[in-house]
Amino acid sequence: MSPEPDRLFAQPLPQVPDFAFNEDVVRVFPDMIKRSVPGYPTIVENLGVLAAQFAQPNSVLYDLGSSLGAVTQALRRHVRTEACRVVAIDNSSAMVERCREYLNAQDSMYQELLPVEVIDGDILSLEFQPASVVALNFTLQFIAPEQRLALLTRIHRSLLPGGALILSEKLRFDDDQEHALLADLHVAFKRANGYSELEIAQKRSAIENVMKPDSLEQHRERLLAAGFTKVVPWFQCLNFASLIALP
Ligand SMILES: Nc1ncnc2c1ncn2[C@@H]1O[C@H](C[S@+](CC[C@H]([NH3+])C(=O)[O-])CC(=O)[O-])[C@@H](O)[C@H]1O
Ligand SMILES: O=C(O)C(=O)Cc1ccccc1
Repeated sequence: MSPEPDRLFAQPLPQVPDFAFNEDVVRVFPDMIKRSVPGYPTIVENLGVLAAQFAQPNSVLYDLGSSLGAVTQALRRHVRTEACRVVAIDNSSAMVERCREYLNAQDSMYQELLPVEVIDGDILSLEFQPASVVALNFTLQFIAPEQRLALLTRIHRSLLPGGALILSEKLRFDDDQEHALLADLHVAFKRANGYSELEIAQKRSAIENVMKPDSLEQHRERLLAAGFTKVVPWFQCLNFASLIALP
């Protein structure tokens, strides 16, 4: 189960299919996300540090759109609170299967880790339990825009006082110049990580129909509309950011 380098878009494709979290993506995912998302390792590790400040006994810590469980692993490295558990959920069966293998490997290396349940399912139909931490790490951008407010409203209802939602997303910018500058710098980041112009172009066309980023202002307004009282950006690297939203 050792991860492979991402060469999924290296050869010219007659027609670039819409991006899907299938077995091909699972095989290269750790390499792909690290080389594509500026700040990803910093966000994941510090998400664990942040979560440790909000975690409460007898509550759930959710990792929504968990992919291979990088956030779940960080939660288990950092959170020392008694009687809480992690629920990771993803609707890609290929991701879930590999995620369970990685978490079993973590279990066999460390003692006294938080218990974790990995659900193969849709976060839009999840029955939330009382939660102290909810992580949406680069997942909301893949949810249909018209479903996003309802999901955040349900998350808000599940959060205990003193808990937090941590939301990481790719951003778009209303100012055309700001948008173009940060988009160009993101391309430079990918180039510096060894992606060719062809890989960058084909990946862009694969994700354009399935991943719809919002602006920081849209996120803030929607989070307030969902019932959150405070929205605090804690990290930004180029056009990728992470926010803390308080219930
Ligand atoms: N409706 C849905 N229900 C459940 N899962 C979903 C849904 N829609 C998309 N997903 C899942 O959300 C994940 C998004 S990746 C998250 C990275 C991870 N958080 C990480 O920190 O490594 C982000 C990226 O690849 O840029 C995929 O695994 C999808 O299957
Ligand atoms: O690659 C990109 O341009 C992205 O915006 C991030 C990304 C990372 C992994 C899967 C899909 C999108």
